[in-house]
Amino acid sequence: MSAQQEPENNHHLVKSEDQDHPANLIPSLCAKFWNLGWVTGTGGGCSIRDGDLVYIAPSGVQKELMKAEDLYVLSLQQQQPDLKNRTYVRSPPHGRPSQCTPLFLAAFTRRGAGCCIHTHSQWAVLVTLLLETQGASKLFEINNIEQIKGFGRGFQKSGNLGYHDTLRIPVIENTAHEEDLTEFLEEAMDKHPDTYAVLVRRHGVYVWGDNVHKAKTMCESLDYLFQLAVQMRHLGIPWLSDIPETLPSAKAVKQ
Ligand SMILES: CSC[C@@H](O)[C@@H](O)C(=O)COP(=O)(O)O
Ligand SMILES: [Zn+2]
Repeated sequence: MSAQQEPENNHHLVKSEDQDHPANLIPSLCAKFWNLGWVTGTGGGCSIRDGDLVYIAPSGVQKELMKAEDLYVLSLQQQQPDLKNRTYVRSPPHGRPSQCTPLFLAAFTRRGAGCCIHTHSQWAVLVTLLLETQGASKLFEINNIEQIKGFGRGFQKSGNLGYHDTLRIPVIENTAHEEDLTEFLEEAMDKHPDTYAVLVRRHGVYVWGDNVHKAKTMCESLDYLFQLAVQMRHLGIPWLSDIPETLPSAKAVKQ
């Protein structure tokens, strides 16, 4: 992967007083995610697309400590169609871009996402381990939990899932190198076109959304559901339940 630099290195792309500018948002979000245990020990991260420009963190750095000037910027238009041999319109003087870059790009180019978050949350990892005990199941499914309503219905669909809907998150196997996950993530996207997340066994989760707000909301909702699912399994409560959509009202039950 090459990280070619423009002569002037386009430093202005990561310099803004606006706290909502992607170059400021990525460091501030990662600092918050670190407190949730999502990006500890340099693992995990976050990328934002603003139109044609994609903002990417450096690889192997403490994500909660990075600054706007540490970020790479890539123009989607300037890439080869296969998105390999990537070139950058802005690079910091040292280091290399995140190994998660091709996975983030899959969310931006295949789903039109505006933000993609990768966490190493222990709850996500535990869910994949629990599924592993069920014949290496490739799908996490849960229903009848209020927080499911935090999820969009799917790609190019409006509205959110309802309380009685089943949330399904595909699981892919981990690979020795992050980049090698890309083809499996893309396969999972093709097989589950409406999903906004893909779990990576014994590794973590990728979550994307149309914008930062939606990606963050779904990532938080998912982490809540993963944590709940682990506790439910501990208590012997199944993740899928058969609650009818029309329960008798409390008044009718009383009579
Ligand atoms: C703790 S190392 C984790 C990495 O191998 C990878 O899984 C990861 O999530 C972060 O990669 P990075 O290249 O530092 O952005
Ligand atoms: Zn990772």
